[in-house]
Amino acid sequence: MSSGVLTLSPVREDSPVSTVRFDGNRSWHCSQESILIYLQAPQSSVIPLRVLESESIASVKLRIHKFAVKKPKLVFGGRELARNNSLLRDYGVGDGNVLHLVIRFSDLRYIIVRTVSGETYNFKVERSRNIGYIKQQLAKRGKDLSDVHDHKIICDGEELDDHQLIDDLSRENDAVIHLLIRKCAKVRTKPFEKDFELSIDAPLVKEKDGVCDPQIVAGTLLYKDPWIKPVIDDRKVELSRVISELIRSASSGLEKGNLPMMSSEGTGGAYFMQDGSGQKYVAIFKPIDEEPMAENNPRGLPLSDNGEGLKKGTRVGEGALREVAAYILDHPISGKRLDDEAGFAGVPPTAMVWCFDTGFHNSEPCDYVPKNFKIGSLQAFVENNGSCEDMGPRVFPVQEVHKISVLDIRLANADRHAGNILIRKNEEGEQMVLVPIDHGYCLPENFEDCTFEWLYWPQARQHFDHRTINYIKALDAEEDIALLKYYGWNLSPECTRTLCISTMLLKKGAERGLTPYDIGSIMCRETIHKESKIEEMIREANDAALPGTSEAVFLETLSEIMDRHLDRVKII
Ligand SMILES: Nc1ncnc2c1ncn2[C@@H]1O[C@H](COP(=O)(O)OP(=O)(O)OP(=O)(O)O)[C@@H](O)[C@H]1O
Repeated sequence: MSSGVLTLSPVREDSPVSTVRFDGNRSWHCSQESILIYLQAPQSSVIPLRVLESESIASVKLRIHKFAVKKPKLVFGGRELARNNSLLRDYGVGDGNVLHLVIRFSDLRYIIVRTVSGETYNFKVERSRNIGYIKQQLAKRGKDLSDVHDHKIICDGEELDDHQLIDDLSRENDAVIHLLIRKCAKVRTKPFEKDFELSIDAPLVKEKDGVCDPQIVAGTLLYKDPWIKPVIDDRKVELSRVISELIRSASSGLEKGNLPMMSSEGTGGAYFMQDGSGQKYVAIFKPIDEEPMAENNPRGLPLSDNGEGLKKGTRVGEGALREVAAYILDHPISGKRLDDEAGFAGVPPTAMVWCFDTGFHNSEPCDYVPKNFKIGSLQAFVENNGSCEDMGPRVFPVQEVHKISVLDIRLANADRHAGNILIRKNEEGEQMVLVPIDHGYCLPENFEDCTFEWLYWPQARQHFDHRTINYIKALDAEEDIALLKYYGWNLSPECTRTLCISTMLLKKGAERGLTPYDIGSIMCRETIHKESKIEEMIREANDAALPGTSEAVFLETLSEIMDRHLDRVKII
């Protein structure tokens, strides 16, 4: 076998078209399939990148990683390129296509440029950019700054070279750069979020007009009504204590002027909400109009052209409903939830709320959200030590992995990657607890995009214990549908079918002693274009059904097909 080495080298710093060399004893025969794609990041210039159509998504992400972008996410044609083993051509990416690059805001640095004449220029810039790039941006924005050669940028009294990277400056917290344009001017860079403090000179609180009539008193925004209110259609629905307390504490944070902080991670707008003391995060708020491909998405994703979300069978604007549904359906081990009781999988308490708009992302007026308000999911903040992305899976307790597998199978989750499982210690600080978050893509209309990261973890090949098997036995899809209806979500026929089928599969699989891996493998596609076993079974049941067949008969037919299939699955 040849031992070829693939080498990438950026051609130009600001236009990183990569050339590909193959240093081996085989001639490189793929040059004809090399294509040029364009990466579009929010508030950034387009980055051309030469790739192979046969290149894996993982390999493309690795190249992007070289431009100092950590954990990049790619979106093409309204779909997230989530399967790392799939190829660019599997997703239909061809020459000249534009891919949207979703980068973490912490890969961006805030640069605040002040001139001596008092003008201020704000930039969000990738770490990989250099001072020369800042100058170019200034030249575009400032009418007296058109000749970049006149600019001198000085940091801590030292003039910076045009090639100096922002990333290098960021290592020093609170670095101050002086920008000289004939006369001195100041640039203050303050890196963003966790590792850096953000300095904003503009007033934080915008005065609103209209129904809310807030008053600003000594820097605090006062408001007559609660700042956050539950969205409840039906007055009969009583809020549990845990949800009431969640809403109350996040609301009191806003009332005290502790503004929401946008998360650096994720594809949608997700905001950390503080309590009244301003010392603690208590909730995460995700507004529906900031979901991926919605009007006000802050990550630069384009609008969905057919209303479908980033994952097949989901809808833009329904992510918050799905988040809430995952909490409602995460029944405790005892069955019915009694107030504060945690669910079997431990989905953090989540509710649909109205939130007074205190500086969320609003670029477009949005007809389904009233002026001055945002609607979205409010989820309890979980103190954590990172996510499952940060460590190897072997250390995760088996039961913790199994509880998440049960939730994901039931809800046909289309977005279970390791970053969506937080890790924390139990109260005694002894045991590792996994906390599932981010359920905006559960209960899709079909099974096409189901992906479960835990499928590749060793715990998934172990059998469920008795406690879990008894929990699964007690599940009832009909009751779940009724429960969601009670809380205001009338599932569509397609999503109802998904819930019935996945619950049926979980129950039948567990009854036969199948492992989470066995059952999960039936639900997930091996490759993007190859139907999963469950999709094949559904197709067979559809083919067998006569026109006008009722849903009940369809499910009976599917049940028989499933029995036949599962009886053939080898029990290890
Ligand atoms: N309940 C929670 N407690 C603590 N942190 C949370 C919680 N929910 C979300 N986060 C954090 O907020 C950030 C953004 O959340 P999340 O990943 O759910 O957003 P998203 O836009 O829906 O993401 P994705 O792109 O994975 O679909 C992440 O860093 C996540 O760890």
